Amino acid sequence: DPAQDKRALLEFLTIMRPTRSLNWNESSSVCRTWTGVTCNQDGSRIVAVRLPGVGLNGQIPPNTISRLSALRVLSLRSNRISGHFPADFSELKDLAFLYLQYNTFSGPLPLDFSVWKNLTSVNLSNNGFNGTIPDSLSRLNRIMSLNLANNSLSGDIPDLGGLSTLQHIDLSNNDLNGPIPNWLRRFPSSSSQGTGVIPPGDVDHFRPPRDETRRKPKTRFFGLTETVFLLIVIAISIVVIAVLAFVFTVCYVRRKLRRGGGGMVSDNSNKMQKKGGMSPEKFVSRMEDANNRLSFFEGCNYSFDLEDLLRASAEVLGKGTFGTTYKAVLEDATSVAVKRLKDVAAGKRDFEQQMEIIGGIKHENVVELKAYYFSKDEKLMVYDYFSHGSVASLLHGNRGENRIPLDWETRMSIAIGAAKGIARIHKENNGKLVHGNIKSSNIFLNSERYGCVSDLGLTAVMSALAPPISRQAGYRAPEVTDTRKSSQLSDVYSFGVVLLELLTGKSPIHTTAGDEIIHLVRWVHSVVREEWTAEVFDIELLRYANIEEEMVEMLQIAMSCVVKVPDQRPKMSDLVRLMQNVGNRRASLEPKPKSENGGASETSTPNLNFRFNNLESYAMKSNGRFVQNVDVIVLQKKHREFRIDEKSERSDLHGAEELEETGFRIGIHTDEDDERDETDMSHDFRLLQRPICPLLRNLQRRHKRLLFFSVVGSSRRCSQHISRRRH
Ligand SMILES: Nc1ncnc2c1ncn2[C@@H]1O[C@H](COP(=O)(O)OP(=O)(O)OP(=O)(O)O)[C@@H](O)[C@H]1O
Repeated sequence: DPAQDKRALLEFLTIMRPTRSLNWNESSSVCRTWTGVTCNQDGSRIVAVRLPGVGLNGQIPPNTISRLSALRVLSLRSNRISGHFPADFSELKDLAFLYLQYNTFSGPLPLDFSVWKNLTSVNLSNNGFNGTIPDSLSRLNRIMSLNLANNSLSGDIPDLGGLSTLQHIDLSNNDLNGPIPNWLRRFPSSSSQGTGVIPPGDVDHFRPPRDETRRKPKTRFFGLTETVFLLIVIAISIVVIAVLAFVFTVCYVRRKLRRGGGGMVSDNSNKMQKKGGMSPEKFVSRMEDANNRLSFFEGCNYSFDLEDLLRASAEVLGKGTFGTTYKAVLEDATSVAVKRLKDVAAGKRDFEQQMEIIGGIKHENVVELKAYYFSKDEKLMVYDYFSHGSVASLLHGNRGENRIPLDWETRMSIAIGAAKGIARIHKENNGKLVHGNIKSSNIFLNSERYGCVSDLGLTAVMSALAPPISRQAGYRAPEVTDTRKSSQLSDVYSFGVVLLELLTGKSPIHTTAGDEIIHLVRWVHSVVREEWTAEVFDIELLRYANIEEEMVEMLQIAMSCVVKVPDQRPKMSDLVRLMQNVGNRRASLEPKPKSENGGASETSTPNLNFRFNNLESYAMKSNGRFVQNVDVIVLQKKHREFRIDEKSERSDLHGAEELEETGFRIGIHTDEDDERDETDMSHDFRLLQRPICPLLRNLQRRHKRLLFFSVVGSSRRCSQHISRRRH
């Protein structure tokens, strides 16, 4: 912890006595737990303090905040801070974002702004600052936004025309003199829309001074006499008032109509929002009745309030089952994802209870809920924003030339991470919490590029499960479609679909060129059942060497998740173990390849068991079809006797009498009544790896249709002997 910085903040807190209690205390970690405080990466310094609307009172004590010499962001907006602009803020040399608006500061602005070379955004509006606007502002070479509106500043406007970075400026409602300088005319109100540090509107105008009597008008304005000038002003005012009245009436009527329609957001407004982002005015109007605050979770470093959120520029990310998600960019350039829920059935208490459960989950593979909001008309959930997009967009988005394919390593990490996250969720609430909406658009990549799941636990607070929109239908377990009730086992099914998506690169429901609708689970089943060919795997994966076995193992895992009968699906925690074994085995193989006659390592044993057993059960489940479709049978007999037989010797086979005469494939067959335990079987299985490789190679030479994944269960070394073949 940065001890010095911490002490400075504690001193600040003791004197300022905020009315909203902050969880700052000596014993807790400032970087990890203190509300509104952000540290740098190595935790050695505090770089941001954001305390908007926490009820800070009185003057900022000297030598407190100013000791945070690494500070980049300072937001003390919407408090009751009084006194002069703190002179010692000049010590904050790195300051880039300064927000002191909506306080009761008075006195002059600092004379020398040039001490803050990195200053990017300054908002000192809505205070009682007086005196002139300092010329030194013109030396802020990085300034992008300057808001000094609603103060009592007087005198001329300095020449800020040389500030090429300046994008927003608001000097309105001051006692400034003189004509609007030319450089200021390059700020049309439209230029601020949607880019968001300062809300649109009022950017390029001077409003009339608040106190006309304080102003000493000059006798000539733009060369006109005072009377003519006044007449023009009155005429313009009448026109402006008429326009405002018209706009107001239109808005009022539209709002009425919308309310009459019964829905919280009408289709029309949705369309509009989709095109142009969330309409801030509408959003605000729905909040009017609610003076509730955003509820932040313990340890959350954000400290913006509802008002900040409403003022942020917003962009629709997408409309999902439970509502619409926006990207909101706050005044300090922090981006958050805000989910606006629709059709919440739960009352305030139940909703809050569920949010507390969700927000209480802190796990590297679960997207943390940072805050929520509940009012009669509006329910919001706030998350970190993931700039790289979801797994869905990484897999299916940008199929053009610039596409960066998702490599196998990353797909494995996504799968393992997401499984861990879901397993963690399933432990919550006495092991009863259900995610309820697992799909690739709800999985993101965490900082280690592992999967991280979002959007959990909402089914419990929503009105009856919505009819699936087609995107979601492909993930729903069959029993959920029938009963409209999700469970942990239906989560496993949905996760299996995500695995299939990662393996095939195909969406759960997609159309072929001939407009035929393909259901991914059914398609994979049919390919595997009828051909067992490499066609199933994403073509992008074929460029990576030596991953066939892993792909097949993952395919088997995925298929075990999407079986129809819920009870036959594995548990999430088992899936984590199985998939880790797939990855671990590779990790243990890659640095030190095993000798030809060496056995599998300890870590690989359970994995071999799994694959072996899974193949066996697959053969049985499909009524021996797997066995029938092979050319070479690895025959396992009791008491560790093994034979590798070509189809000519099929009389030795148990249960495969119908072996077809065409095609050559390889399979594994075990005696059904073999009751040896798994350890024995894996041991045996290792033995049979040795002779199989050269045999496969020979077979491949002779029979062109030999397919690589028929080598399931053989050792990795076989891939050196057998090249991949596709139909
Ligand atoms: N925290 C986030 N960061 C970045 N993008 C996000 C975030 N949360 C959601 N999104 C994206 O926003 C879009 C809409 O998300 P939303 O969760 O509302 O719908 P969905 O995932 O398509 O469906 P559902 O509501 O069923 O989960 C999706 O593309 C999603 O990937």
